[in-house]
Amino acid sequence: MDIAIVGANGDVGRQLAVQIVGRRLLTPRARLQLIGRRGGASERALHGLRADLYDAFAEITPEIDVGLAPEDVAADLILFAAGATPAASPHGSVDRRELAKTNRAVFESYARSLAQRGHGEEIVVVVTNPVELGVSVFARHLDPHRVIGMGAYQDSMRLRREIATDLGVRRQRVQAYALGEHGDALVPILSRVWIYGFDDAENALARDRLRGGRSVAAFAERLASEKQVLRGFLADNRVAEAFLHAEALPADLRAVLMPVLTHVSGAKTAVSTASVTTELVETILSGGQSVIPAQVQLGSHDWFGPPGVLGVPVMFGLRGWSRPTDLDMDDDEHRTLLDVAARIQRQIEDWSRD
Ligand SMILES: NC(=O)c1ccc[n+]([C@@H]2O[C@H](COP(=O)([O-])OP(=O)(O)OC[C@H]3O[C@@H](n4cnc5c(N)ncnc54)[C@H](O)[C@@H]3O)[C@@H](O)[C@H]2O)c1
Repeated sequence: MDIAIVGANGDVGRQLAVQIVGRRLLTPRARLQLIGRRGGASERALHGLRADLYDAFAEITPEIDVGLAPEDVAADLILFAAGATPAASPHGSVDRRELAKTNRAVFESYARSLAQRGHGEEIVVVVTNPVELGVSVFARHLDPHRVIGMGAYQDSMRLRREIATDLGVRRQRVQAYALGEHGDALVPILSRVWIYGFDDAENALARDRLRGGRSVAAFAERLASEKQVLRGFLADNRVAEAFLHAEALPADLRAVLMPVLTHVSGAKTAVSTASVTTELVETILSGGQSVIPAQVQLGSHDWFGPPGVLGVPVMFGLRGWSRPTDLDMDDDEHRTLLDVAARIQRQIEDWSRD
C-alpha cells in the first residue's frame, strides 16, 4: 500500500512522515509520497526532508518521492494535512469562516484532481480543519465511504485519556466516544462509558461521577464560558495558570480545552495529531475491520438523523467505512447530536456560498 502525505512540509505532515517511517508501517517496496506546493517553501524543503528520512532510517525506509501539485498524488491512502492552520495567537479567537474559505480551495483542488486521475479505491483521511468541510468536499468528488475526517478519533482518544486519568486506569481500558463536530460542538457521550475490568456497579458509579449531574446539551455553553476564563489568563500571559485551571476541570472539558491551550501556547498539537493519525493508519494497514469514531458524510439511511457530515463511530477497513455503529445513547445525547448535525450542515452550506 502506498501512502501520500499532502502538506508534508507542515508541522503535522513532517511528524506524520517521521512516525510512519519510524514505526515501520511501510515495507521498503511501498512508496511514501511527500506532497507540497510548487513555489512554496516545500518545493525545496521536501527534498531535504526526503534525504533526512533516508539518513535517519536507512534500513527501513520505503521508497520516498516528492510531489508538488495535486496531479502528482498517486497513492492508496492519502493523509490530507495541507492548508492554513488557525492562528496561534493567545488573544484572538479563530476566524473559522476565513479558515474555511482558504482551505476549501485547497480541498477542492485535490479532490477534483483525485476524482479525475485516481484509481477510485483511494482512502482519504482529512486532518486539515475545518475537518467537516474537508470531508464534505472530498465526499462530493469521491466515494463518500472512502473519506473520513480525523476529528472524532482524536477527540475520543483525548476523552479516553482524561477519563483514564480521573479513574486511575490505563487509556486502553476506557471505551468512550467524543462525537459530533471536531470543534466547539463536540458531543461527549458519557452515558455509555465503559471501563474494561470494572463490574456493572463500578461502571455505573464511574459514569455518574464523570457526568456529575450535568447535561450534555449545556456542554457547548460550559465550554464557551471556560474558554473565556482561559482567554483571561492568556491575555495576561499567565500560561502556567491557564494550564492549572484547565487541569482541574471535568474530563470532558479537559479533552477539548487542553489541546486548545497547547495550540495557543505555540507548541501546537502536531505530535499528538500525527501520533493518533499514525495509529489509524496502522489499523487500516492491518487489514481488519474496526470501529472508529470519525467525521463521515452520512446518507439518510445511515443513522437516525438527516444526511450530512457528522462525527460518529463507523465500521472501518481497507475498503473504507461501511456503517455507523454503537449509536446507543441517552435522549439528551441523542437530541444534542441531532442539533449538532443540523448546525454543521448549516455551516457547510454557508461556507460553500462564500
Ligand atoms: N484534525 C486534527 O485533529 C488537527 C490537529 C492539528 C492540526 N490540524 C489541522 O491540520 C492542518 C495542518 O496543520 P499544521 O500545523 O501542519 O499547519 P502548517 O501550517 O505547519 O502546515 C500546513 C502545510 O500545508 C501546506 N500547504 C498549504 N497549501 C497547500 C497546497 N495547496 N498544496 C500542498 N500543500 C499546501 C503548507 O505549505 C504547509 O507546509 C491545519 O488545517 C490544522 O488546523 C488538524
